[in-house]
Amino acid sequence: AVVHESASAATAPNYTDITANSSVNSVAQFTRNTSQERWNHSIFDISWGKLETYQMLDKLGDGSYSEVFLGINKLDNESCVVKILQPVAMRRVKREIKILQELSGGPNIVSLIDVVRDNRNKTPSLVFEYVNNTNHKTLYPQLSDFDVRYYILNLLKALSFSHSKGIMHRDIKPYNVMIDHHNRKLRLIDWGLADFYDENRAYGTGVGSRYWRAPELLVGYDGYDYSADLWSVGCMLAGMVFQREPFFRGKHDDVDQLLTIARVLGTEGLFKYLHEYDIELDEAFDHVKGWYQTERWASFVTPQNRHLVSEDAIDLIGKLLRYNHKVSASTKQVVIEHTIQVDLTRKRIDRRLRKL
Ligand SMILES: Brc1nc2nc[nH]c2c(Br)c1Br
Repeated sequence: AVVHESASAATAPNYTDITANSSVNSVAQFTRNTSQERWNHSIFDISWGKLETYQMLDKLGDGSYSEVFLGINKLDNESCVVKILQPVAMRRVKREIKILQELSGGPNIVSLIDVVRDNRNKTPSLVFEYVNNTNHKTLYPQLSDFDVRYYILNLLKALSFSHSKGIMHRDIKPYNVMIDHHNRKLRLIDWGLADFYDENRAYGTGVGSRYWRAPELLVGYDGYDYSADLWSVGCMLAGMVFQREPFFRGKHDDVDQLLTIARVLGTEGLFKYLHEYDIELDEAFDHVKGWYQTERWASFVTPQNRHLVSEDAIDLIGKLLRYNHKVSASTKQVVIEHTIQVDLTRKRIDRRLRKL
């Protein structure tokens, strides 16, 4: 790999080499790389592509530690997405690349095409397949009952694969689920907060995005596992079925987010859960002593969302949105059950279409 690194550094006609254009510089660059790279052991096994292969076009969005652009590969004119990471993200980018490589080829996992580096500022960029995504605020109101089942099933397939590889995504939300509705293609993106699950490890609970964060994260329980992802899927499914996005919209902090959840799931279940896991709510939660009953899911049905509500949608929501993450079904179990529902629905639709 060292030879490879020096070879690419010496031969890659990037901006630094062209302007410097001196052997001393490329040797210095090699030396700097080796000493710097020795520290990032895993960067050794990356064969860096060339940033100038890609032409940046529109900016698509801002990630946690990155800017994301629509790009064109100049060699084959293929569209792509270039995620330029901030230098601070160096440590995390190794983990993100390792996870993307580990999940490469999995169902509905976004494909990492290339890893390039701007030799001027050492900032790495990740190049992904392009997905012609429609913003969820526009798309979700257009989805039929079957579409919602189909896309949730495909999201669960991506998660089931990731969990089977021992990887938690930890930031499931509509912004990280790219959907090309015309081609009925879904891709789970932004594995920047993902991590490998280890039952003996405690994890940071400040991960994810508030509206989709599981109760265990909100109360600071650091022994969480894959089921934190399933809570987030539950929030997405409830948001899509009841046409209320986000479904749990806390106002300003984790306490308020937990209150918003308790208004639906009830406080009885919350205090039972906290007691069971001996989780002490810090003093900030003291005013949570209000009392909320458990709402019936049917109470969220409106004339606008009635066409999306069904027994099995509510059944699946009930399975995913539970305080007690330890009793929530495993991802694989949920996928199997949900697959059956989707297939049955497809058969019902086919039968109806044949009668027309
Ligand atoms: Br990866 C990836 N990140 C994105 N951020 C905004 N749009 C994005 C798309 Br499309 C992809 Br693909």
